[in-house]
Order: sequence, then C-alpha cells, then structure tokens
Amino acid sequence: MNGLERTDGDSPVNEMRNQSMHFEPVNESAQYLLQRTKYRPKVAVICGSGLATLGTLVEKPDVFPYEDIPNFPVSTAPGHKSRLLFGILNGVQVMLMQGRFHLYEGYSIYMCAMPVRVMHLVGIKSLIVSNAAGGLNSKFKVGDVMMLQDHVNLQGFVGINPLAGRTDTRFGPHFFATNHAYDRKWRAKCRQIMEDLGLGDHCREGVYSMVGGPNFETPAELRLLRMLGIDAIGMSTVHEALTAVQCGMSLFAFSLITNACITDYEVDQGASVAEVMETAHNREEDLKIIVGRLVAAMGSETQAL
Ligand SMILES: O=P(O)(O)O[C@@H]1C[C@H](O)[C@@H](CO)O1
Ligand code: HPA
Repeated sequence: MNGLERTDGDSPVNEMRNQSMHFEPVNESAQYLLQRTKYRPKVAVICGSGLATLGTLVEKPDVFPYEDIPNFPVSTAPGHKSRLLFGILNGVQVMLMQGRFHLYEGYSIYMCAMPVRVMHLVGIKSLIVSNAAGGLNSKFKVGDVMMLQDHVNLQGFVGINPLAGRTDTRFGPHFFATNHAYDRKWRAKCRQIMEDLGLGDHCREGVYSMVGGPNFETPAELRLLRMLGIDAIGMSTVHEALTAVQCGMSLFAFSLITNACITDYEVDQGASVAEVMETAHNREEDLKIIVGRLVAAMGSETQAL
C-alpha cells in the first residue's frame, strides 16, 4: 500500500482531492435499482448516439428513467433516451443504458463515467460500449463498424481522468495496466459474427479517441489527430472504458463510423448530427443482430462466473 491508496476519513484535504469519489452515492443508485428489479445481469450495454434502438432488443424490461435514479445524471444529448433497462436480450439478463453522458453536457468526467461504477455494484462483469464516431482513417467508409483495439486518452494527458482523486478499492486498484483494456476475444467474436452476416468488409479495427465537443473538429485538429495515430474520433467511451477496466470488467467497444472527417477546406459539406443519426438509423438492424449475438456469447461466459 502506498500513500495514494489511502482511503482514510473525510479530512478537508481528502474532500478537496475529489468531491465525487465517494462510494455511498454510487451505492445508493445501485441499491435503488437492485431493490426494484428482479434481474441480476452480468452483461451490460451502453448505447451510443442514434443507437438507443438497441434497447428494443430487451424483452420484459424494467425501465428506469435516469431522473428517477438517485444521484444519477440525466441525458441531454441528441438521440439519447435517458433511461436504463433491465431485462432479457437473446436469453441473457442485461442492463442497458439508452443514453450516456458527455463532457459537453456540462458533467465532470467522473460523473460521465459514474454509471459504470453503478454497473460494477450491480454485478456487471462484461460490458459492450457503442458510439458514433467520425472516420479519420482514410480507408474507413461511412457505415463501417470499428472495433476498438485501443484508445488515446487525450483528456488524461492533462489530468482529466475519471479515476483521478482518492482511491476507494471497492472500485478496483488505482494503478493498473491498460494494454489489454479491450478484450481481444470479443473482437475475434465480433469479426466472426460480421463475417457470418456477410458484413466482413465493414468490420474494422483501430484506435479511438475522444474530444470534448460539442462542436465537431476543425480540419487542422483532424490532421493533428490523424498524426497521433487515431482512426476514429468521437466524444465519449474513453472514460467509461477506463472505469470498466478499473472495476475488472471484460470490455468490448465499437464505433459506428457515421461520417467521414473532412480535412479539405475546398469541401463545402461539414459534419452534422443529422448525418450521424441517419447513418445510425441505416445500420440499426445489422447492429441489433451483432450486439444480440455478442451478448449471447458474453452471457454464456459469465454464467460460469
Ligand atoms: O454518445 P456518442 O459518443 O455515440 O455520441 C457522438 C458524439 C456526440 O455526442 C454525437 C455527435 O453527433 O455523437
Ligand atoms: N467527431 C466527433 N464526434 C463524432 C463525430 C465526429 O466526426 N461523429 C460522431 N461523433
């Protein structure tokens, strides 16, 4: 144990270190849910922008509007429904978030990731995170699915990290490796599923990064991000992924490439939420099948736990 792992008392100094890193409010959210649903899922899904339709897969759902859950943020982003479902998906009990939280909504990075800590206390062991993202890699086409092999935590470079602050080891260790944050077995599974569906050409793998938004990036920013080795750029996921890994979850994340990133000043068209939503809508049936099959695979694995 070293100094950073101290969980002692609520001294003023500890309070200043991070007002948010408290177990109790997160536990209150988790207990609220556990007392109101008979489900005890080990698999969870976070729906990205325009992908809340994945929620229609959930049978016999218990539905919790975020505003009813103590200490929980509410969604204000376009295409985010602001509700949590517990139910059955492909025969597997799941917890599914129809709406996530972004920095541009005014939440701290800790609050954006807080639902993942709630998931941990609910008993989630495997997590699927989805997002809408712009394709930086020139080989990517709109409508492709990029499985996250890795990410670049741009906010983390300047100390904005959901794991910063005093440590409570009930949420996992303070220091941990992230070279296998995204579980490679789920990428192999997803590739197989997409090949079986005849969608192999749309299955990509790469590096995701997150900007703060809400504006889309300038051409100069996009060129910089490309130089950093980033294949897809969005406004979410990284904080959730880090929190999930800290909590010991097995993680799969994918980006739906909803738009091409435009770096040419001669192109009049720019990125828009309308294009993001339209691409998500066009791909929703395929994504439902892919996510359904992944949940089934995760369900068989977690049953043994
Ligand atoms: O929640 P995700 O990351 O899918 O949302 C992306 C980023 C912005 O919130 C939005 C832009 O349309 O899509
Ligand atoms: N940039 C950032 N976030 C996004 C984009 C993008 O081009 N598309 C969807 N979310």
